[in-house]
Amino acid sequence: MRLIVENLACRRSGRRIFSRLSFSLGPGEAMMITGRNGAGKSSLLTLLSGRLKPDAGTIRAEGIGEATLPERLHVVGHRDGLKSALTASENLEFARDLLGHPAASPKAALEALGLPHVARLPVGYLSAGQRRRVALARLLVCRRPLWLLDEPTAALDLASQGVLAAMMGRHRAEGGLVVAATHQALGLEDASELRIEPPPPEEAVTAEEWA
Ligand SMILES: Nc1ncnc2c1ncn2[C@@H]1O[C@H](COP(=O)(O)OP(=O)(O)OP(=O)(O)O)[C@@H](O)[C@H]1O
Repeated sequence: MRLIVENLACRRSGRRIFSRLSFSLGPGEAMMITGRNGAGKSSLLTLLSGRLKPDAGTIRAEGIGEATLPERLHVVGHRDGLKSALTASENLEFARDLLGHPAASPKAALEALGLPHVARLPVGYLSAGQRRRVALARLLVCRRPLWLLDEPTAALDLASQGVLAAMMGRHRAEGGLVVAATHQALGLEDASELRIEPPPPEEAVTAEEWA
């Protein structure tokens, strides 16, 4: 698939966060979104995921047939979205059945993330890094071409960062796309960088815009 973004603008609570962002990403390509705290990295991922409407501009995908863009992407965000009372395995089975590929194996996904020993533990008992790895394992059972990752290395030790880098490399080798908001290097070879800069000053926000 190809992701095409043109002249995108984002406004939150009446304040312009960024404007005029354009980029295109094709099979096997990766892009890092960088910028200071509050620049709008997570907001851009939320726009791409379809959970926030752009203030201006367009987001579209080519090569996805009848599917919609949200059906072809998977987000790993700050909130891991895991169900604490379910085991790691059950969380992955749930994700696979709801969003993923019937042939995907939760067991293999947990092994890929180095977590076979926690498969039967409720996720509520796991450490922050272990939970993050279960959230990343969901990428493997959902098998969607576009990965949207928000600070994916948060809470990961060095070994797990290496596992994630290898996982992203395999995904790209199979034609997948990766867009990652990050403050640190992720081991994404030949990735492009989109740095979000503060917008130029604008006139005071009007009451209508706040409404
Ligand atoms: N749900 C929301 N409603 C209103 N404003 C929001 C919301 N979420 C974020 N914002 C605002 O949008 C701006 C951009 O936030 P965002 O989280 O996208 O930045 P970021 O670049 O990801 O920051 P960080 O590096 O700290 O994670 C901030 O000023 C923030 O206060």
